[in-house]
Amino acid sequence: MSKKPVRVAVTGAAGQIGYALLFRIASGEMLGKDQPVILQLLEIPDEKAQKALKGVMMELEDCAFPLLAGMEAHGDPMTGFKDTDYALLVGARPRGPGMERADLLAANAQIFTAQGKALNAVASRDVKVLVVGNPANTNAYIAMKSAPDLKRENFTAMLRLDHNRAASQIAAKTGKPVASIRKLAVWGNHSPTMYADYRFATIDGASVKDMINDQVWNKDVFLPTVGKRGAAIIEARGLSSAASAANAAIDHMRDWALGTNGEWVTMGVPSNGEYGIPKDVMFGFPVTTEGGQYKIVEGLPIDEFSQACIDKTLAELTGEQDGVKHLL
Ligand SMILES: NC(=O)c1ccc[n+]([C@@H]2O[C@H](COP(=O)([O-])OP(=O)(O)OC[C@H]3O[C@@H](n4cnc5c(N)ncnc54)[C@H](O)[C@@H]3O)[C@@H](O)[C@H]2O)c1
Ligand SMILES: O=C(O)C[C@H](O)C(=O)O
Repeated sequence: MSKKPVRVAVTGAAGQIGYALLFRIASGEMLGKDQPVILQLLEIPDEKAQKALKGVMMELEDCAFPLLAGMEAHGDPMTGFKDTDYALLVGARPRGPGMERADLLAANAQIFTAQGKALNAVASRDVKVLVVGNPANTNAYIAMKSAPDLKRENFTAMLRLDHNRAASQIAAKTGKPVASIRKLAVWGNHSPTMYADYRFATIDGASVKDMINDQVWNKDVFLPTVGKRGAAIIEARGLSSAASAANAAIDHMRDWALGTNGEWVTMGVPSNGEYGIPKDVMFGFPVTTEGGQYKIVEGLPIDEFSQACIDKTLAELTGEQDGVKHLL
């Protein structure tokens, strides 16, 4: 018997990540080739954005995806998130000319407060939320804090792009297939301060750290390459990453919904105090997932270098969080 359709809300649906994301969700790459979906697409209530969204919907229609059981266009999160089971919050306010970081945080605080409140009011009580729009961790924190009736663990931020970037750099360095890498972790904020950590990683059972055996490469090449990859793509393309970001969003949601069979992936999730990260800070952690739940991998040893990296990204995140507290 065919499955009951689930509702998937996507904000910023007419943007460039939206364009790389929606067709893959509708084709079953995110929730499985047997799972029908109803897309609830949200854009700003602006004539041009809504018109562009209509165009994307025409293209979705023209794909005749067997799993696409319905789609709706919305300009208001209170209708756009109604009964939604999955919410991918992609739309965000980009940094404009002369805009300081505090202005950017404040503009996004408004968006993610409203969206968190709407999720709280109308979404499924088990809605799984992924925030992609930057600053992703802090936006996810704001949405979580604005939705007190929903489970805090159902709000997550996207660190998967950093994780995938780190995996590809390690594959290139070791000459091994990317699919053979296990137990990689990215700690902290989706920003250049994130700490991609291959100390526990293995390839065919062998230690990646021993294989590479080069702390100078780790510190001076690997970490800056992964941390500054977003900026390098903007510099090369004139636009921020879109297809790889959409791909990471698919990976994040798929693994959360369908499980990782014991493999580690990275998700930005609210801390419960693990590794000394204060409660509620939306932090990148290694996790495993099963039955629609994630579990932070605990008990990993943190050496001096790693602790300094974690402290740095945590300081940035708590600074962002403190900067929006008065708005919540
Ligand atoms: N976490 C990550 O790894 C990662 C990676 C790449 C990009 N991003 C971020 O993702 C976001 C989207 O990137 P993009 O390239 O698609 O941008 P884009 O400008 O092409 O599209 C964003 C869309 O969001 C819409 N939007 C803005 N505010 C909205 C709101 N309140 N409700 C609904 N829609 C809204 C805009 O109208 C626009 O169509 C940016 O913030 C970008 O920095 C995050
Ligand atoms: O949009 C950006 O600033 C960069 C993006 O978050 C990325 O990591 O590619």
